[in-house]
Amino acid sequence: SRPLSVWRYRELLPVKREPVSLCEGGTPLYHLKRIGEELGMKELYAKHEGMNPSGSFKDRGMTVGVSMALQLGMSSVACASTGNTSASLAVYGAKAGIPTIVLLPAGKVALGKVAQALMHGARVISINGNFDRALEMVRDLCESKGIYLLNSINPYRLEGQKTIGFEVIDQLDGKVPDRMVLPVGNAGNISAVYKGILELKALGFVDKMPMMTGIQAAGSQPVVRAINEGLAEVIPDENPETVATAIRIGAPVNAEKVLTAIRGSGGTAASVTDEEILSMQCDLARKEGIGVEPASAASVAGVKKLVESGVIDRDEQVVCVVTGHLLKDPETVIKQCAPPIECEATLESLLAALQL
Ligand SMILES: Cc1ncc(COP(=O)(O)O)c(/C=C/C(=O)C(=O)O)c1O
Repeated sequence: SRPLSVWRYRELLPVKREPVSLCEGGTPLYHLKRIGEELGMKELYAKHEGMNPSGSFKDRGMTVGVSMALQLGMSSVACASTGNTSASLAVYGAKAGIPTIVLLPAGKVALGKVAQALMHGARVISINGNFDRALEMVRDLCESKGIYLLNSINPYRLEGQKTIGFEVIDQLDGKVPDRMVLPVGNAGNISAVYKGILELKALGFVDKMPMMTGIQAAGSQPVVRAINEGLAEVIPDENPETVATAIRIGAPVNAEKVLTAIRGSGGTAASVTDEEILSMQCDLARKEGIGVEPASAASVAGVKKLVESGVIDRDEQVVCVVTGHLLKDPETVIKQCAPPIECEATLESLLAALQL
C-alpha cells in the first residue's frame, strides 16, 4: 500500500501530471500525554506539520499549486506571505525550476523563513506595509504581468492541504476525531481540512464531521469576532498585532469559507493571548518534545482555554494541527528563554556553573 503522504490521495487531487514533489506530508500524529493529563484529556493529539520539507503545512498546498502552475503552462509564480508560504513557494519553485517572487511585510517575518526564501533562490521583496497590503500588491502584480498567484486564494493550494485531514483519519485507523483545532490566519488551512473530510463523507468513507475549531491571537482575531457575534461576514482587523507573526493577518482571504467550515461542523473559534501562546510553545517543547513556532502553539493553547472554560469536553478526541517548526522563529525563542550559562573551559567552573 501507499506510504502516508500528500500523493497517497492523488485521486482526490486535481493534478494530472507528474507532481513537483519533495516527499511532503506523512507527518507524525503525536499523543500529547503530559499536556493531556494536565487537562484531564486522554485523547489529545498534535499533528506536527513542522515535519514537512520546508518545515510547515504550506508544502502540502505548494506541491499541488506549483504542479498546477506547470500543468497550466505558467512560467513564473508569486505570493505575499507572513513567511511560511514564501519559504514553501521558494522551495517548490526551485524544485520546478521556475522564477519565484515573494513579498514580505518588512520587519515582521521570522528569521528562518526569510533565510529559506533567500537561500532557495526566490526574489524576496520587503514591503513597507503589513501582510494585508503585501497581498493586495502581489494580486496587482500577478494580474498585470501574467504571473501565477499562489496565495491561498488559489484553490489548488487548499486542495493539497485537504490531505492533513485524510492522514489524521488514516492515523486514527479510520476514525474521525470529535474536534480538529487549527491556528487561523488567512483561514485557508481550516477551510481545506473541512472540505477534505466533507468529501470523504460524501464518498461514504466516513459518517461524521469533526467540530472545526479556529484559534487566533487576541491582537488579531477578526474570525473569532465574526463567530462570537454571529456576523454574516468577517470584518477585517485594521491593525493586527501578535508575537505569532505567522497569523498576524487582519483580512483573511478565506473569510467566507472559514465561517462555513466552523458553522457547518458545529465548531467554534477562540482567541488566546501572546502570553498563552508562548507558554504553550514552551510546554509543548519541554513536556512533549514537540518544537513548534508560536502561531502553531496557539491551537493547543486554545484547547487549554476552551477545556478550562467548559466549551470543550474533556473526553472528546481532539487533534490540534501544529503548523510550523520551532526553527522558523529562533529570535522569539532566544528572547523567551534564559541565556546559556557562561563558563570557563575547566571542569571546576563547569561544576560551579551546574551547581553540582
Ligand atoms: C505556522 C503557521 N500557522 C498557521 C498559519 C495560518 O494558516 P491559514 O489560516 O491557512 O493562513 C500560518 C499561515 C501563514 C501564512 O499565511 C503565510 O505564510 O503567508 C502559518 O505560517
